[in-house]
Amino acid sequence: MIGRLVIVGTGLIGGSFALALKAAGQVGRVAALERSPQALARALERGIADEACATPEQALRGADLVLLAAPVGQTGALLASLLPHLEPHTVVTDAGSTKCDVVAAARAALGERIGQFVPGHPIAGSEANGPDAAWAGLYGGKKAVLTPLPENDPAAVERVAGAWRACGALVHTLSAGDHDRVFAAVSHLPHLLAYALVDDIAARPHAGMLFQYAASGFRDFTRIAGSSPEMWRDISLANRDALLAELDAYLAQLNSLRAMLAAADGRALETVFASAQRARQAWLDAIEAGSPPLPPHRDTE
Ligand SMILES: NC(=O)c1ccc[n+]([C@@H]2O[C@H](COP(=O)([O-])OP(=O)(O)OC[C@H]3O[C@@H](n4cnc5c(N)ncnc54)[C@H](O)[C@@H]3O)[C@@H](O)[C@H]2O)c1
Ligand SMILES: O=C(O)C(=O)C[C@]1(C(=O)O)C=C[C@@H](O)C=C1
Repeated sequence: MIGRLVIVGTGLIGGSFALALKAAGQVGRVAALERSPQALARALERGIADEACATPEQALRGADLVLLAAPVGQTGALLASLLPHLEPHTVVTDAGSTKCDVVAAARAALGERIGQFVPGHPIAGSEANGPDAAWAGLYGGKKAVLTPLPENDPAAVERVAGAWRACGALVHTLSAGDHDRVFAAVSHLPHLLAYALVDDIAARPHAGMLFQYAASGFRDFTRIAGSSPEMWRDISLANRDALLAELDAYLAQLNSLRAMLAAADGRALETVFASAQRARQAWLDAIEAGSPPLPPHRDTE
């Protein structure tokens, strides 16, 4: 049970966390720190937050748990603004889609108080953003990855893990490095590709005609290009090295497919397509079966 929860950024992710904990009866009072007055007003109207705070000082008084749910590029500045008001018992966590940059920013901002910061990332979301997109069921049956630090007290990690479990999530543990390499491949690269395709089509002289006939295949492939540009700018830059490596691997795959196509090598194309189809089906089956958490481990470096 969390007596006082502070949500910094009451959009899809922060708002859904507050609503899920409220629905589970696991939170007393939710205080909000929000950059946008419109978002703050909607968060109050929707019952995401009980209290709008004008300053970190007001928000942090008596706080048990703080969730940072703003774009990852703001992590350092936000933590620096919280630090002077951070009470000894308060645990701070985040929902950022990248972890190495978040940990580095947290270390720089919090210094010797770093043990109070437990990095996290819910593996659930959508292309919709803002408080109106938030809902209590977002995390049900989904994973929440924690990348705990050597300085974290196990009780602090458990406070964060317990909150995600109360939201219905399955808690996994990864090192920050493993986290960023994995999500570069299966989340950050697909977003870059979707934005690239839509931008490319939109720039063609006959874009209107192309969009007129684009149907469900195009819709499925590009759904995530409807996501927040600010958020994805921050994620792309924060995980730049891993994302560049994934982009290079993908370009090599595209070049290989291009060569097969140029050679009219139908057998080679079908082999790649069949292998991808099998891998996708196995992934869907595993998701439905509920994949178990990996054993916890930390970076060795
Ligand atoms: N959208 C997803 O699918 C998803 C999934 C998992 C994690 N995340 C991560 O969660 C975080 C939030 O994403 P979201 O989808 O909820 O975005 P969102 O746009 O719905 O919400 C972010 C909110 O943060 C507010 N904000 C921005 N800067 C702020 C600041 N300095 N102080 C206070 N409030 C501020 C914005 O006004 C907005 O209301 C991001 O770090 C993102 O990487 C997103
Ligand atoms: O469903 C979507 O729209 C998402 O993009 C969710 C998604 C992803 O699967 O890539 C996006 C970013 C995250 O950090 C976690 C989840």
